[in-house]
Amino acid sequence: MNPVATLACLLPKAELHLHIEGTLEPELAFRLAQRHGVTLPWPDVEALRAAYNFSDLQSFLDLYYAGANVLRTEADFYDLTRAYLEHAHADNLRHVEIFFDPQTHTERGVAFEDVLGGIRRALLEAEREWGISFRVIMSFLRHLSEADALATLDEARPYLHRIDGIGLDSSEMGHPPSKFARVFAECRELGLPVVAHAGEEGPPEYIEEALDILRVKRIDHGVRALESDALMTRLANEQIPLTVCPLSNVKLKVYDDMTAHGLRKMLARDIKVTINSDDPAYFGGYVNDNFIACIDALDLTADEVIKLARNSIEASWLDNARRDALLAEIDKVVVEWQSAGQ
Ligand code: HPA
Ligand SMILES: [Zn+2]
Repeated sequence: MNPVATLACLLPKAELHLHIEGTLEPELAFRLAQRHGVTLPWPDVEALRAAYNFSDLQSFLDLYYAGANVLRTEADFYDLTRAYLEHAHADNLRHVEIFFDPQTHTERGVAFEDVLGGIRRALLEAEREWGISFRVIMSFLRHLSEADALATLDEARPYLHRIDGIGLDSSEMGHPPSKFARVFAECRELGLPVVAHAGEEGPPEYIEEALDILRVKRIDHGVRALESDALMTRLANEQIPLTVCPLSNVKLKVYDDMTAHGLRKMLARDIKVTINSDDPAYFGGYVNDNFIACIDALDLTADEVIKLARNSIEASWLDNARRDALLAEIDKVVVEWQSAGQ
């Protein structure tokens, strides 16, 4: 393997942009369908995997919501999250901040308690077993109304001590951040940190709205900032982290191929970018796969890869003590890698 790719795989890292529903591998989807006596609209695993051929965000979301239909019980959410954390552990992730979409499940009659309970049971287990720390981010679906988001926040009130922050995802075009101004204000008043998907398919103005109206401190995706020099300068000056998802961007045709990806240009402008997997079961890989794809296509240097790993820790919501400990672990791995002859 390219020595820079080896380094990327060895480095301790955090993942900050991961939809737990997007970690549903076809094999598990069929196992859960069988568990519940449900028939999926595909004959087998191969046929489902072959359907992962997307033209844009919406074509993916249609499949993603269809797949989520097999997630019904606390045990299903536990199994889903446990399977993701096995990949996280194998990729040397030491901290994860994961989204869940309650509206996708409560609309189908699944209890909020079962969704959050199953996810957290697996996270607590991985923290004990592998030392992976975590945060859980409740995400509102932006294709639904703000009134729906406010109702979801009300439903979440008994569980807010187990929810670490708020996000905004689903179909971006036509659903600007400003649509959710009131519900985000209420979340901020509750003391919850807020993030939002912006500038994945939507224009740079959506990123500005997320910053100025929703007052997010971190942007999910944000790659269309590259179209506005003024916004690029602002993101660098304010050190606003962007949780970039390279394989996702290529799969959803934000870029024609990985060589066209803007990640390296953003690093060169001193923007605090991180590498994440988004929906790894659908987009062809987990965090290390994303690093390797970028290293191969963009010829990232060892220094750039180290910077990306450090950014993932610095952009997280970890307390200072653990943040410093993980940054020190990165330094240690770099020294070992260098003394091994690189
Ligand atoms: O990449 C994404 N964008 C918007 N919504 C989503 N929900 C899951 N993945 C995504
Ligand atoms: Zn996403």
